Amino acid sequence: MQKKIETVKTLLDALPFIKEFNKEIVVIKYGGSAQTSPQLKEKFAEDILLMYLVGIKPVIIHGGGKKITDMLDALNIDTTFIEGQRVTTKEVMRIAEMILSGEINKEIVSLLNSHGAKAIGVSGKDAHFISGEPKDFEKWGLTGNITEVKASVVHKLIDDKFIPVIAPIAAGSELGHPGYNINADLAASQVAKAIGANKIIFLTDTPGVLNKDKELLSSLTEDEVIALKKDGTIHGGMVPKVDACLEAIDGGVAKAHIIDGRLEHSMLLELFTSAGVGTEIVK
Ligand SMILES: Nc1ncnc2c1ncn2[C@@H]1O[C@H](COP(=O)(O)OP(=O)(O)O)[C@@H](O)[C@H]1O
Ligand SMILES: CC(=O)N[C@@H](CCC(=O)OP(=O)(O)O)C(=O)O
Repeated sequence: MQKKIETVKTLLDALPFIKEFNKEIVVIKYGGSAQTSPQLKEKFAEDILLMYLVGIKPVIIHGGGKKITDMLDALNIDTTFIEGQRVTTKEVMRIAEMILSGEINKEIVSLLNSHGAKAIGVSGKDAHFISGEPKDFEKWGLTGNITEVKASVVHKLIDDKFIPVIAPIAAGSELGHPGYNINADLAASQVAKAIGANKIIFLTDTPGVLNKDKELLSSLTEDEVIALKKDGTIHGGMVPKVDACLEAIDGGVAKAHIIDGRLEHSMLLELFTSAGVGTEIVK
């Protein structure tokens, strides 16, 4: 009996948060680094389903950088990063699209659907809903910046009770263009802004943003982020993530969090408890 009461209490504790986020759009960036063991993937699917069933509207943008690198290595194709973003030759683009849209996107969609959700997988090429342009063709090749997100496409899917699962590929404007490889963090913030999300959560493989002594920084302002980037404390893959958080909150998304995707149910802890987890980037 005591255990049953505890369960009811836990549910009641979550009530204010369920009320707060009910009917709100929450964008989840599911990083390649957080897509590790089959057990963690199952927990991810359970969390998304629970959010969905209590009335939150989840939109997932996934990465997959590590898998792209593994495949390029297996094919003996060199790959380099500049400022945390991959240099994308035509050959790399083909592999990136194959892994992102072909493998990872469908894996996440199948996982969610096998748990009873109605997930639908798309990339920015579908209905040309994300358009891109080269970031700097000489330097990065087909690595792109997003020029437009047609929010109506995502809203239609949400209105029809689908969970959109988005691969970070943008369409090019010319006929037969291979498209652009978009850093998934930046794709997530652009989509979140365009669709009027209330919150964006980045799931990655660290407890959040860490300081030089590897301690968690639970909250960071824009000025603090700038200083930590300048002194190299924030580097590599964390750079596009903090930039994406700043972009999202500047664009009207109320909350931006970087949390540990290796921690079971970290998304539920962040959404439904007052303690929260990870790092919140604030204005
Ligand atoms: N200050 C920092 N705090 C935490 N992680 C950092 C920091 N600076 C750089 N990183 C690196 O950023 C990585 C997360 O970025 P990335 O590997 O691109 O993940 P994802 O696949 O989730 O996008 C961490 O594993 C860590 O190596
Ligand atoms: C331009 C660029 O860097 N694109 C990324 C897209 C995937 C990604 O961002 O994956 P994670 O979120 O797992 O890092 C890449 O090619 O790796």
